[in-house]
Amino acid sequence: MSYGQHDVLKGLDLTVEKGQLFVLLGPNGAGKTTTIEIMEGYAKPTGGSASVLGSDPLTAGDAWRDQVGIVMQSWADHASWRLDTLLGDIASYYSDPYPTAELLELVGLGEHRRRRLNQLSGGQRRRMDVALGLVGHPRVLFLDEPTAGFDPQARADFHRVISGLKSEGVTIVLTTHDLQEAERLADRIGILLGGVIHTDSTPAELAQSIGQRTQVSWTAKDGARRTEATDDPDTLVHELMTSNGGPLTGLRIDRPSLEEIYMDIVEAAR
Ligand SMILES: Nc1ncnc2c1ncn2[C@@H]1O[C@H](COP(=O)(O)OP(=O)(O)OP(=O)(O)O)[C@@H](O)[C@H]1O
Repeated sequence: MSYGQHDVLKGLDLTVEKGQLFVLLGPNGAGKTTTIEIMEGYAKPTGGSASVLGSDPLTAGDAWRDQVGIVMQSWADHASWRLDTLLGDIASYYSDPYPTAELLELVGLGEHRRRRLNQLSGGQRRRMDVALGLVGHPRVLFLDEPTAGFDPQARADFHRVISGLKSEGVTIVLTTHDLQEAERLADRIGILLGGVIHTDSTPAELAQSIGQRTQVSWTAKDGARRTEATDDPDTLVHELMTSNGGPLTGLRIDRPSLEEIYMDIVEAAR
């Protein structure tokens, strides 16, 4: 995918399985939005192809749009519309929409339903963006930085909504700069660097791939602190407890954080 002379994506290869939550990470300008826009049918790739729910997003029709939810970086239209009116209007384009009142409650905007879009704070507006993406009960959901500007409560509410959608089998592609959020939600994480998916793996595989091991520490019977590094903390803790004949005192398990792993990968690719 190029814009003029600028090659943004260079043979990016990405598959997201049904029911998966795929988190796309990468520095500013890496091409995350561009990738999502190609999958949504909003950008025409200069090479290669995309298939979503078995159709080319560029030519897919209304039946396809009915199944796809999109949360873009910002919804600028209809600024003077009231929330319930706007949501109800958009809902009417879908065959099986969420009831407006229920959806506004779900995203924490129930009490503001009669406000106008341009009377909302930045974070409330983002909640409305999420509602607009969900309104059609999508089977596939694209979320481009959905939690930018969310306060911790809104973020936790959003994570609950996403977990609910996951349990309904919705396939989700999400971009974020919040690595804790990625760690919490992702089935798979792709890191976009230099125009390709540099890494595509589960959070646990990601840690192993760069040799970051989990540190298990405990207080031994002689009172000294002991630490062991392992790729398999579950088995190690089981073995230690068996040889100890019971629970370990002061047990601590430190898994490498996604933040450390991500920074390592991005630094190494520079
Ligand atoms: N319409 C456009 N015309 C020209 N260049 C563009 C256009 N849209 C995006 N780009 C360029 O493509 C590159 C990738 O942009 P994109 O928005 O996909 O990145 P991103 O990974 O989503 O970044 P961020 O994390 O900052 O949102 C950037 O260098 C950007 O300047």
